[in-house]
Amino acid sequence: TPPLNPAVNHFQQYLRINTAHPDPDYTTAVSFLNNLATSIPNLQTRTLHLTTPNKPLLLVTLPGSNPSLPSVLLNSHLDSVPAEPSKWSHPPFSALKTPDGKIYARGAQDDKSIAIQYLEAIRNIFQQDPGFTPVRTLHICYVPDEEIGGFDGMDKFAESNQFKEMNVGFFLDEGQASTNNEYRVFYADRSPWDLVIKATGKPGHGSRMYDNSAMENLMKSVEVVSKFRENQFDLVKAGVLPNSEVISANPVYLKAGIDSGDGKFVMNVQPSEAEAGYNIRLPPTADPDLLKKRIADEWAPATRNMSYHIVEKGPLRDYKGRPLITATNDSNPWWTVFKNAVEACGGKLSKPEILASTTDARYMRVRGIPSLGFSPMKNTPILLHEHNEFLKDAVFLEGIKVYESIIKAFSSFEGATP
Ligand code: MET
Ligand SMILES: [Zn+2]
Ligand SMILES: [Zn+2]
Repeated sequence: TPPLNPAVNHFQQYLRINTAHPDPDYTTAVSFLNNLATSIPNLQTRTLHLTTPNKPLLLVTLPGSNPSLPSVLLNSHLDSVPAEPSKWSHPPFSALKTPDGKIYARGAQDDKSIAIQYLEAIRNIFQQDPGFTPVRTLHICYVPDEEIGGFDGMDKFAESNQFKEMNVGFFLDEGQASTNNEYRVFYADRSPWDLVIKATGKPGHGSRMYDNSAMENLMKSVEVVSKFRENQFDLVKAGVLPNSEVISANPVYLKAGIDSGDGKFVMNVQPSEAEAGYNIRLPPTADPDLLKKRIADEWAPATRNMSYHIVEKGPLRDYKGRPLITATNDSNPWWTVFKNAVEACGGKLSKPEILASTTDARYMRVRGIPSLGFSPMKNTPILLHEHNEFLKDAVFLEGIKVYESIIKAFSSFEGATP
């Protein structure tokens, strides 16, 4: 058997801590990361409790010699989406490594890899150059609840005095794997809305034909939404727009029928209520008012006894009403530092993209803090939220080298920032 690589071993140990919803073990995760961080010279740590005791947030700090410069904050969320063990080829919290180096675990890509890579990169920087002196302060935060909206996590943290005192000038968050040899980088997210559409109508005998039953009205809606979805998807299929620049409206649940008490449904009554749930994602350029009007007029018209409820999960515009976008050109000095750092270690970046999903970066962009999404995983299938999520050890280790370059560059960067 090959010798254990300590960094890979730390990654596997972290993956074995089950922080999947609905019952994430944040306490064990934070204590593990805290121990790992304090094993590295020059790092200071603090644990914050911004809500309940079982939702800690870990802050790691690499102090710079010039504390008057705005700091850089790297983020990794502690939580994961649930896994269905019976559908996996290896148990999702085993972090089993196959002979070709694939490490299987929920969170391997999203986003426990970067959590460990940040720390191992700092460890390597000081091992290679014990005299390395950061000028600009760099922080890492490990936050709870990203996967359920970040309300008790990054949203709360961003409002805290501790955060204000950190004077964050630039934020680096998770990105996504790329299937080719280039790293992907994201300058905006799509914003999530949870949409519930409800229909009510007269109940009736299962044999009767009549208009405006709840089921009929809901099914008409489902068809209309499906048509909208198809039109958006056609733009993607025709290559007009990338997936992340259209509005997606995906059905996530259907609820109707009368429970007959034995886990089955009453079959000879047409129900008086029916409902459908949709996960909507809006690109930063979309007009939210236009979509709301479409929902009210076409998807859930009151004239057909329909109602709807939208939960907007986080901000869509900043305080000046501008979309939450970070500049990826020379006007943004942070972008230049980032790009040069990735290229300095031999990495190639593909054209900056909007992320199809959503991250905690929106809570920074809404405060005007430039933010990029980046997870150095290339030549890797995109498996976040899927069965059999894995990351190859060699890809993980190469990512550490990329962060060494990024962290050195940001902590040495003394230039002016807007
Ligand atoms: C509900 S906020 C978004 C959480 C998660 N990162 C997603 O994109 O689905
Ligand atoms: Zn994530
Ligand atoms: Zn996720």
